[in-house]
Amino acid sequence: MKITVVGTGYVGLVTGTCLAETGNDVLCVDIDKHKVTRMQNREVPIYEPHLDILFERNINAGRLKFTTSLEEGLAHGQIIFLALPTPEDEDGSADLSYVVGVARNIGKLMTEYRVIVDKSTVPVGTAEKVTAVIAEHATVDFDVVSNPEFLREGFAVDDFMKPERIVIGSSSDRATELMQRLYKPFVRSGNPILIMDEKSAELTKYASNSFLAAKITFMNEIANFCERVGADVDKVRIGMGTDSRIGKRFLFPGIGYGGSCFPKDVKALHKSGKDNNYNFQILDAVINVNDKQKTALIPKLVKHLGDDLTGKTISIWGLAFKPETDDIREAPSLYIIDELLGRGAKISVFDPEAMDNVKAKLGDKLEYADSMYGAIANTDALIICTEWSIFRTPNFTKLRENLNQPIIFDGRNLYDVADMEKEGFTYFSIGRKEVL
Ligand SMILES: NC(=O)c1ccc[n+]([C@@H]2O[C@H](COP(=O)([O-])OP(=O)(O)OC[C@H]3O[C@@H](n4cnc5c(N)ncnc54)[C@H](O)[C@@H]3O)[C@@H](O)[C@H]2O)c1
Ligand SMILES: O=c1ccn([C@@H]2O[C@H](COP(=O)(O)OP(=O)(O)O[C@H]3O[C@H](CO)[C@@H](O)[C@H](O)[C@H]3O)[C@@H](O)[C@H]2O)c(=O)[nH]1
Repeated sequence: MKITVVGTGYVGLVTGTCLAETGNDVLCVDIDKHKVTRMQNREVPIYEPHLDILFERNINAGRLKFTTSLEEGLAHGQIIFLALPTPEDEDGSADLSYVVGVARNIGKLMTEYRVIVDKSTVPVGTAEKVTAVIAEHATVDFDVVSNPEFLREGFAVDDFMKPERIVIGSSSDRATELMQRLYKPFVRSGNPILIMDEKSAELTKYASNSFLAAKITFMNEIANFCERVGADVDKVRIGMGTDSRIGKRFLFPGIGYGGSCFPKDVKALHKSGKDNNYNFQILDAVINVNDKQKTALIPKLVKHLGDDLTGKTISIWGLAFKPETDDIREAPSLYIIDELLGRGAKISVFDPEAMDNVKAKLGDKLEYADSMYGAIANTDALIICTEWSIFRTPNFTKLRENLNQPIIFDGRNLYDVADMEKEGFTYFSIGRKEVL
């Protein structure tokens, strides 16, 4: 099939590349000229494991092309995916200006039947809105479908190629049939394609993300309470997770959820509730608890090193909002950095993939080390913000030798408390005993 994907970020580029992988002829459109030139020169503009191999293979096969022209995109694909940003607006709602803006141009440029697919995460009622905007100018038939994306950064290719479910919200038989044909190769394992109305599809996405954010937040509160009463959250987590009704996944406490999705999506659902006279009390709590959790290590650090950190250097391992990505959107590390700079500390950082993105944002406010051990040299304490695999089994002797004092604040509970006691570290983590 001929497919167009508008927006080539984490979702659009993965969608376009994976659809090309199953034999479709894909044209990707992006407004960012520099990005399009890089992709035309066979450069993957983001870090996403395994994407490079598929990207290269499909460009070579002539199935994956790039342009800045929406007009060209509309002439090409029978199905037009919108994988555009829906960032948080000032009032917490999802900013639909990118989606609506492109929809308006689609209405003007469309010359034959097209299926317009909302792949972006958009509030309930957006398919209706997009339909109305396109209809203002359209002179030909079209359908708007809601097809939310559930991929995770770091696992995006795998999640797209083998999705646990595909949700299609559509009231048009013609569009539904085309979408089912397109996705058939991706559900050979028997995972379902769920067909529903547009509004239910739109809400399924927000409900899923908000539920997962609430699950994490619940565990973070249990962890905070563990610290008060002397329980160990790791033991509680395992005890809870073995109940199949609860499940083992997404129960890891830490310094809060971040990223380009959970923070904005929870807020957008909350705002959607407000707009419809519904007060999502549970989401209120999730937002507030998570905001605090991002800097949960700071009171521990201040208690140990003092409130004024002038003359002290703190090292940080991990800047990305989670491992296996270079994405720093809403990363807890940035909130911690802000607190430390505010208290006068110098900061030395290391992340395997996210250093360039942080450099672009914070410039010379930080020192950027070229290795994990380089980052800790002559620093007064180490903070761990992201659980990259390389941080999981460090050389503790090297750690002790490099740090001015052997102090670690671990925001991701990477090490056993007993091991840290044996290794002679002062060790603070989340929801577990302090080692002093
Ligand atoms: N990142 C994820 O893991 C993920 C997963 C599921 C759903 N989503 C949702 O998917 C959507 C896209 O997210 P993302 O992370 O891929 O965003 P992103 O910011 O990485 O990429 C968006 C792309 O759209 C391009 N763009 C902006 N305006 C444009 C226009 N007028 N015409 C063409 N291109 C334009 C930008 O240049 C950029 O390349 C959001 O709604 C997000 O909530 C994201
Ligand atoms: O037990 C856990 C699991 C995750 N997190 C944090 O939660 C955030 C989100 O993690 P994850 O869900 O793995 O990453 P995303 O790539 O943001 O993916 C989420 O957001 C996407 C965008 O909507 C959805 O498509 C995915 O299904 C959804 O998992 C990160 O900060 C993690 O550190 C925890 O603190 N504890």
